[in-house]
Amino acid sequence: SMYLMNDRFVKDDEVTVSIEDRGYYFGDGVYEVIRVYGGAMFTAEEHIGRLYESADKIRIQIPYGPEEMIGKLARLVADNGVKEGHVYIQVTRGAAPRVHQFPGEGVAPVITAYTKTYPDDAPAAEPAKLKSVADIRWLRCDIKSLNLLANVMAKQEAYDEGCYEALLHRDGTVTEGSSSNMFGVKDGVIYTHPVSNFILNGITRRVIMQCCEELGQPVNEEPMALEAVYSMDEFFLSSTTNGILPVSEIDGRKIGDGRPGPVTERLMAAFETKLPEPVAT
Ligand SMILES: Cc1ncc(COP(=O)(O)O)c(CN[C@@H]2CONC2=O)c1O
Repeated sequence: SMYLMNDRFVKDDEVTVSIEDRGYYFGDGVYEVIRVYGGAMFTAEEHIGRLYESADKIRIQIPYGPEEMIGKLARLVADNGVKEGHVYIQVTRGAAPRVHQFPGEGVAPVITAYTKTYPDDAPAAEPAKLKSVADIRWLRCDIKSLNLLANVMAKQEAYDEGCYEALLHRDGTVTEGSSSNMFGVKDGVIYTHPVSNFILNGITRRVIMQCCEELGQPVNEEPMALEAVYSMDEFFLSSTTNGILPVSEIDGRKIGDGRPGPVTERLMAAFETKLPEPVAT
């Protein structure tokens, strides 16, 4: 496969990252994951727009523009022949001797990207089990940064209990998952945390909100109390890699009858209509 290294496409054996890369020892960088359906990137503009927003928020200047970035990723997808998969891209503040303050002007950000192709026979995702976990992250969860240790620890806490994702809650209200946004449905109304510094403004979440608008599906962008999730009629999560994933159980307690509910299914069908046309090869 090919990899993107700054503005060059390199083979597997040429891809190297400096031991002094600030992404390596500080997590000092930002990233995006862009899904590929039928060889076409999905919502690439939104993802790359957010990448530049995240970079701006931590004062990293990416050395070329969003259009050029998207063009390079499209080429990577084509060169690697990706049909169903995703592109991972990250930008760090660059390689320099380890000091906390920013490196001097002469140090350029380091951009790396690679693609992943999903196995053909990947089984359809099972409805997910969640485990509630305290959200102990910092107060800038709107920045899609490489600082994912709290997310990693939360995800592992869920896995330790045989669950797929952590349901994060802060001060008694549900924020999001360790790598997903969270939605509850009660009496036909969808509840989800409002866009704020406490959650990532997910791209899939934005597509869902667009679908709800078109369907006339009521949405209350207000945080759910943790206690309230157990009596939701339906629950689902959203992320680039999973799209919309129904939730069957939270903390061992079944949600509804454990199967995807009518609002969730209607939304999954609407989401499908937004996917890109396959790229002819
Ligand atoms: C903390 C967090 N919240 C929400 C989301 C959902 O956002 P998107 O709809 O934009 O994907 C992600 C996605 N995390 C990426 C997406 O897939 N894998 C990841 O690590 C995330 O890491």
